[in-house]
Amino acid sequence: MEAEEVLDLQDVLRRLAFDAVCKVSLGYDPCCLDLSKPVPPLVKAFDTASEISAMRGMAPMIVVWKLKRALNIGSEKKLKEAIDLVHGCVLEIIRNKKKALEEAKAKSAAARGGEDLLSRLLSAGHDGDVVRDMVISFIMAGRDTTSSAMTWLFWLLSKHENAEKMLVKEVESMLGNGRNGLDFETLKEMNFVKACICESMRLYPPVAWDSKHALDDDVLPDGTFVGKGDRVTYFPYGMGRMEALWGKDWFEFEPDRWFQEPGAENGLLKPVSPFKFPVFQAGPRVCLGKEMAFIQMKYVVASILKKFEIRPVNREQPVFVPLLTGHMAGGLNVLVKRRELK
Ligand code: HEM
Repeated sequence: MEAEEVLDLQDVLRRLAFDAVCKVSLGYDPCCLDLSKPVPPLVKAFDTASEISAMRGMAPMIVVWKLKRALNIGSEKKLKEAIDLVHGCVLEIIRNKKKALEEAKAKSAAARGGEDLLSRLLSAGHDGDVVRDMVISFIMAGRDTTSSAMTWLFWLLSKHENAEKMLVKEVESMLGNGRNGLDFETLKEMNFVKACICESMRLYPPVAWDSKHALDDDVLPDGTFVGKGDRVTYFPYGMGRMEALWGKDWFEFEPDRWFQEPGAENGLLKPVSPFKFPVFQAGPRVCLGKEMAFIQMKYVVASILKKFEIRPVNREQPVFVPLLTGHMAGGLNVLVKRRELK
């Protein structure tokens, strides 16, 4: 990319995250990043299904969508069609994968399947709808979350040039240390990049709110009674903006707050309880992809910023839309310019 170019960074990051999560879970690359190809029907169906499901969660009257579902009309008809398409595409991929695994086994009894989740599930003897549903939930969980976090981070860094300079400095100093590029060990040590990602997710959590229904009567640790069937919601977006949890400067983008000794070079990160910062949930149902998400986000953010300057075209505060996954209304149009090397 030689000249300055405008692109919707949110869209590019979403395409990248979808390709990455499909590669990890199915061992299949839908090539969404390749703009010369049409968007695969599987991707469109995932979008439709998540949008309509999110609307269900926000509907003031559950009875309306239940009635539409019973009559198979309107949005519920569209949802059913989208789910059928996702199921069909994923089952086709599973069939092909099984065939490939059997062929590899026939050639050599010692042959191992691929490294993707699907190969591992099939090799471990799982099958049928269970495998289909496991890989679909993995894709749903991993697709728009990382792209949402990174979109808001790029926006915040454009407003906090000092933080961006420090982030680029960390990446350059790590790479200048005779390291083997952005490998796993190097990425693990990028504490300032991680602090920026956490700080961005504190203000704009990809999962802004989440609910559970009680299977039985229960009592919360603070003594609040929860009846069978009650819906309990936790709200990371609100918690990330509470003065009682983050102090008087909660509204500031301040990566330093994640360090044990703010301002120290190559400092250590502070352990922060997931019950204070529940962007990945907390307790037994904590996000299974958390570590993978951090590695992926560090890699993408470091790779982009070491080469390019990203400047939003519009400097007005974007609107946060808290659907199933929070995103930026209208996308993030940015100018991309090659970074001057020092
Ligand atoms: C910034 C990125 C991410 C955030 C903020 C995030 C957040 C969350 C949250 C809040 C939950 C709990 C949902 C619930 O309780 O209903 C969850 C669950 C889950 N996440 Fe993530 N996630 C991220 C990335 C990923 C990635 C990249 C993957 C995998 C590729 C992934 C896989 C999962 C899975 C499998 C679960 C279900 C765990 C269970 O139900 O036991 N996540 N995630």
